[in-house]
Amino acid sequence: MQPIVVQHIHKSFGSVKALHDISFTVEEGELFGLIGPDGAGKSTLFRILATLLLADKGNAYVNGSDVVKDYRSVRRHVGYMPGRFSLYQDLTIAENLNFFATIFSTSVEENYELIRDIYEQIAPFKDRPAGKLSGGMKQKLALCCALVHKPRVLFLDEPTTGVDPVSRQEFWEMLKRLKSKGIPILVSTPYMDEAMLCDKVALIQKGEIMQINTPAAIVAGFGRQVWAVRAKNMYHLLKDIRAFEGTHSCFAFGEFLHVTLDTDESALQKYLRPLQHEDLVIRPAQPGIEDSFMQLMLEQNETT
Ligand SMILES: Nc1ncnc2c1ncn2[C@@H]1O[C@H](COP(=O)(O)OP(=O)(O)OP(=O)(O)O)[C@@H](O)[C@H]1O
Repeated sequence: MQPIVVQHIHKSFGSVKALHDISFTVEEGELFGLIGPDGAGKSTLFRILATLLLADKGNAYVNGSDVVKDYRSVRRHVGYMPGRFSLYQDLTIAENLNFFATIFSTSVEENYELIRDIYEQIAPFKDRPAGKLSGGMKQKLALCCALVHKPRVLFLDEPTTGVDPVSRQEFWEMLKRLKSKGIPILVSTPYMDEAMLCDKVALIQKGEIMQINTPAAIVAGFGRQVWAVRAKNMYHLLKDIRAFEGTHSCFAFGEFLHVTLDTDESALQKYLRPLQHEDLVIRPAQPGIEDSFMQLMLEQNETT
C-alpha cells in the first residue's frame, strides 16, 4: 500500500487558486519533499491531507484511508507538525508532550522508544514553558508531539522555517533516522538545499506541481549551461544582464548571478565589455536544483 496517494486535488479560496490538479504518491519509507516559495499552496495541501480542510475536487488517501470518508482513521494514524508550531506556550515541555499523548489515548512511556533520540536533547529543559524555548528546541518538541502517538505517516509543514542553520541540519539528521524506522514523511520547505536531502520532491509554485522526481534526476535534467557571473556592483550587473537580448535567465545565487544564455558566452562578454563593470568574473557553474526551479518557474510564467 502506498501511504500517501493524492489524486487531482483542486482548492480555491474565492478567486485564489491555492491548488490546481495536484497528484502524487509517496511510497513506503520515503522522504518526500514539497518544495516551493511562500504562497505556493503547501500548507493548504497539508490541511487537506490532515483532514482539516475539504478539497473542492479530487481524492486523497493516507495510509489507505480516504481523507474525507475515513477522516477519523486518518487522524489516528497521522503525525502532523503544522507550519506555525502548535505548541501550548504556557505549558512546559513535559506538559505539552503529555497533553498530545493524552489526546491520542496513549502515554509518553508507551511510545518513548520512537521519540527518545529527539526528546533526550530537550529533556534537560523539560520544566521550561514552550514559549521560553529557542526556535530549535521548539522544533524538536513539536516533532516529539507529532510522534508521541506512534503515527504511521508523518506530515511536517515547513519544520525548519525560521530555525538556525545548525538546528536545521540536526533536524534533517533526525528525519533520516525516522525514515530508517520505516515512517513515510511528507515534508515541505522553501529551502532549496533541503530539497537535495529528500528521496523525491515535487516542485510547487502557484498551486501547481511543476515537476516530480528525485532531486538528482531534476538536476541532471537541467539542459543548459549555467554561468556564474560576479562584479563589484551586483545590482547594476543584474540589471545589465537582464537587459541583454541573449539572456535566457538571470537570478541572484549567493555572491554570484546564475545566468543562462540563448547565445554563447563570448556574446555576453562582448556586450558587457563597454559597460565597464569592475572586477567582472564569468565562469561556468554546475546547475543545482535552484536553477531547475527558476527555469520551471520561467516556463510556467510564460504559459500563464
Ligand atoms: N483560508 C484562506 N483564505 C483565503 N486564502 C487563503 C487561505 N489559505 C490560503 N490561502 C491562499 O492560498 C494560497 C496558498 O497558500 P498556502 O498557505 O497553502 O501556501 P504555502 O505554500 O503554505 O505558503 P506559506 O508558507 O506562506 O503558508 C495563498 O495565495 C494564500 O494566500
